[in-house]
Amino acid sequence: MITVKDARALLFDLAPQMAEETVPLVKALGRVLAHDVSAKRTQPPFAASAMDGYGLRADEVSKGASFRVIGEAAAGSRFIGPVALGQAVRIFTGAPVPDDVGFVVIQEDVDRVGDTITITGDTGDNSNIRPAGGDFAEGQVFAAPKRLGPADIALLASMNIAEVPVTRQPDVTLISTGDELVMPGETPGPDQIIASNTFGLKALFDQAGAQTRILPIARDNVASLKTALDLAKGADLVITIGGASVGDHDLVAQVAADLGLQRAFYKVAMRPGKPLMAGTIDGAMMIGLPGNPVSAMVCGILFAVPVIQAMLGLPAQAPGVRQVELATDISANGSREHYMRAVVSDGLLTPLDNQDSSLLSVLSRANGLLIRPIGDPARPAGHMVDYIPF
Ligand SMILES: Nc1nc2c(c(=O)[nH]1)N[C@H]1C(S)=C(S)[C@@H](COP(=O)(O)OP(=O)(O)OC[C@H]3O[C@@H](n4cnc5c(N)ncnc54)[C@H](O)[C@@H]3O)O[C@H]1N2
Ligand code: MOO
Repeated sequence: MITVKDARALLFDLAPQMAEETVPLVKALGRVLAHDVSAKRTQPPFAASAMDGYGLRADEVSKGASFRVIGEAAAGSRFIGPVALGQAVRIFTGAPVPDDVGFVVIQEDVDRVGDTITITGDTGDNSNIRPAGGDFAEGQVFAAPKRLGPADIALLASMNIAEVPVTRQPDVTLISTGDELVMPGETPGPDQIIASNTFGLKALFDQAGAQTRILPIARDNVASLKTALDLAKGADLVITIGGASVGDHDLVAQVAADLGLQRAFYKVAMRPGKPLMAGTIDGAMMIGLPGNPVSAMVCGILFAVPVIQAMLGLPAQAPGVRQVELATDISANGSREHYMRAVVSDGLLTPLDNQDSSLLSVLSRANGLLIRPIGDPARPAGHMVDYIPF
């Protein structure tokens, strides 16, 4: 058995890098920027008014002073001409500020009669003028890699980058295995259950940026597993679920080996998720997840999601860990790293009572995984521990 850390390092070595493609801005949300891009323009491209009011020469601003309004500057149409002493320009938010204007007095601080204005309020020190390039200058670099969120999309649009270079989304193909499984919505026989892992994992992987396909359930026989692995050809990452342990019907390792699996490792010193396997098959990366639903999801969080992120060009790294105080005493851990389903609330972590790896209701209630290192002694309430939030 290898450690979680070593298993993850081996998985990163197997992970293929996705090629680059170009998508329009409206399709770029959640995609990973493939290479640096630079602003095609300066924003704002001119000094712009931040308020609706009157533009004046800066040294003339004082309460009680009067000015003659000689023209108007609006967003999209500038005022052309000089602004002399004693003159003002009606100006609106977003309008280019004329060269001679150094201050915009907001209209609330002004009385206007005909074409004459008088400053009635305390104008303060803020000139209400946004300098040219105050947001960014032409050529400013937007650095890759980065998963693009709504604010990034707005910034790229403002930089006039209409087409965005992103990494291709990996095709992740999921194969559930087991005679006992039927799809959600079907009517199970008396000895059957619903295949849940495929759906939880698809949600997890799609959220991480993959395009996840669910293949028909493979049955616990060699022919069916071979057919499923055949159907998975062309995927960037093939993930099997179940059939990974030592039972007579656990055939994934044997069938994959028959089909040429180059195995990188089998079995990890962790709980849940011990019978995890990985390698390459037909040029594609393959991960064999254990069938117990919580084991499959925990392995998805700890291994498959970081692999998908690395495939997308993001840094190859473990899920983020935070520190929190234990709410209760916990007993000593054994010889496998334990990822305990836990609830973190008000700065305190409580491990959930039943840690059986079949309990999706417990996983669904949890909002984090408490990490117990190998051989960690008993810990009292108040001790600081590491956990992975989700
Ligand atoms: N003698 C031993 N038995 C077991 C060991 C062991 O070391 N020695 N390891 C246990 C551990 S730990 C795990 S985890 C499981 C993993 O077993 P498999 O990967 O072979 O999974 P299956 O036997 O196919 O299924 C286990 C369990 O999960 C259910 N399952 C499977 N696929 C799905 C799915 N897609 N959706 C929902 N539920 C699924 C399946 O019905 C079983 O109940 O082995 C232990 N045994
Ligand atoms: O380690 Mo298994 O993955 O506990 O249930």
